Amino acid sequence: MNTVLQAQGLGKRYGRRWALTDCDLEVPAGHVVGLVGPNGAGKSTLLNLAVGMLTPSAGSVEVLGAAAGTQQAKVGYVAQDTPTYARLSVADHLRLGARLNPAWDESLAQRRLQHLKFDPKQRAGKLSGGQRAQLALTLGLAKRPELLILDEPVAALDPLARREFLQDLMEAVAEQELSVLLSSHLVSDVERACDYLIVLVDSRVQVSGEIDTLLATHFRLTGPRRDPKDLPRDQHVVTESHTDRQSTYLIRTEKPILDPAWNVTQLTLEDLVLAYMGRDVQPERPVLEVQR
Ligand SMILES: Nc1ncnc2c1ncn2[C@@H]1O[C@H](COP(=O)(O)OP(=O)(O)OP(=O)(O)O)[C@@H](O)[C@H]1O
Repeated sequence: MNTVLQAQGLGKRYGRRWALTDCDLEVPAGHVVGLVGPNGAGKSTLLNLAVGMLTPSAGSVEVLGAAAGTQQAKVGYVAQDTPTYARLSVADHLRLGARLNPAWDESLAQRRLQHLKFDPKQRAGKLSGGQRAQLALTLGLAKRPELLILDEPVAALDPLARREFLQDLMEAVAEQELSVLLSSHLVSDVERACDYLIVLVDSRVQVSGEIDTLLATHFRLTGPRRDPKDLPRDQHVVTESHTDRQSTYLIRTEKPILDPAWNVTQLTLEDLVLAYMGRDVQPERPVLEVQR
């Protein structure tokens, strides 16, 4: 299995505060990975560590099998503020991209910007926020990287542009050997474009794995009140709530649920993400990782 991102005990500290803690990940190639979590969870910190713009305070991170930051030609990165050069024109940006990137795909860049009706002479400083994001994303795609890392790539785009961009990404992954790691606040974007999920809350990875596998192994159980210690050992409780007579558990298990007392329902991706985002963070819990 080729791994695009491998982190072991990865951590980053600013002063006394840990922005990322004990991060263990092994993300296989060929996926569109959605990194979700609330504001301040540590998403940008993880992405910046992956591109080598930050150095770890603990642990290690490898990207495409080598130390982070050492394979810049193979890794595309579009930061959260979609950096462009205000005084350079759109065409200048493409020229710069062509000069700096050995695998530059000029026709992809031209096609995309024509479709978006960009004026090549327009200075980047005169573009709207959404247009600047589109320009930065086009540069990222035309670089033809093996791994494209995008920090909230669609935040500035209108809903239609968002949908089209995510569609473009999925097509690029299907057509070329591209893996994508993108952060987003929106589960709907992740649902549309991603097939692999990482949920990060309070600087810790709460769950990661292929979305199909995660959905096939998480369930909501509703039934007569029951203490968590009375659940089978293979049923890991993610969240629980109780009334006097009834218990509701959100559990992860790889085994069939045989107890007829439970009403068992499957989760949507949103249920799953919100469960991990909403639960009390318990550092002593093992990180749940579902692997292929
Ligand atoms: N340069 C810095 N100096 C000090 N603290 C920082 C720095 N950068 C980030 N942090 C802190 O680290 C934590 C994680 O920040 P990070 O930007 O990684 O979160 P995020 O999940 O990307 O948030 P958002 O969704 O709001 O972009 C936050 O508490 C933030 O205040």
